[in-house]
Amino acid sequence: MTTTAADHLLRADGVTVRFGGLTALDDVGLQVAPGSVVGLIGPNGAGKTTLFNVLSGVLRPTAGTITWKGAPPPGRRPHHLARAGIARTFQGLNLFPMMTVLDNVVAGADRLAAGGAFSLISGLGRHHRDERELRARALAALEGFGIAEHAHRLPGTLPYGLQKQVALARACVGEPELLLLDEPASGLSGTQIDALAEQIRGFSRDMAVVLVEHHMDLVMRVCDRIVVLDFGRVISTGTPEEVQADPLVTRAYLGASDDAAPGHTNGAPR
Ligand SMILES: Nc1ncnc2c1ncn2[C@@H]1O[C@H](COP(=O)(O)OP(=O)(O)OP(=O)(O)O)[C@@H](O)[C@H]1O
Repeated sequence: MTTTAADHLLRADGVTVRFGGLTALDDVGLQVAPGSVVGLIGPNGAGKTTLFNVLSGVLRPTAGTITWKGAPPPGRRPHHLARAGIARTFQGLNLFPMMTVLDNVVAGADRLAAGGAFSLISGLGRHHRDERELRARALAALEGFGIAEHAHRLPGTLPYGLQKQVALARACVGEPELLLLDEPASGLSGTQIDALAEQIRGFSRDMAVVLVEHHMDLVMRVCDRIVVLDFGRVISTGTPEEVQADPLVTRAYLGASDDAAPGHTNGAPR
């Protein structure tokens, strides 16, 4: 089957990023189809975070293009991307510590608010109907994640696993078409990772997901396609089975520690 630009929500073509004399990404291409889960893996220093930062608009590539639904992204600031339907989570959670769980999630609903969610939270430019609707949506999102009972607590008073759920609820409440997840399994227990795998597969009913993750078992369970980076280049792309069978991938991980390799729970493909 031939594919067209319209088949992909997000495309990266020829993306190169240089930091001084270091080439962190070299001519990288990637496509994300609607409703698919795409994993970005590779040994330490391979360029995963750099690519994630380019895709999420944090970093402008030295060369190459990103297209969103066949056109240039509508802006590079996070709120431009959020309004276009691209949401992300952060390795460090990035929750607002002095705002309640509910207000944190309302902040994620920005693209649904006429005046912006911050105007609602701050009371500046407040629209009562918007406020009611957004709070109801945020509460529904918290219910969907099973954490509504914590709506009025500060995030820092919750266990880490629940804080991660708040961050996910904040990313999902704006009903994005693409969710970028930065190491969502880090710091979680095995049981929590099992639950996360179910959630990610559930997300893909409504949105595409791009996942940077060291936890190989999770990547292999949830991804439709995997892009493997090594020294800034794409060395393999395919289904989890294809990537695990690719000798280039095995070789790339040979220099990595055992538990960083994809056949291992926390590392490289088998
Ligand atoms: N801001 C920066 N300035 C200079 N070099 C950088 C910068 N960010 C990343 N690098 C370098 O670019 C390369 C790719 O780094 P990146 O963090 O993207 O890799 P990674 O695959 O995410 O690694 P890890 O799995 O260890 O997080 C590395 O050599 C890193 O040292």
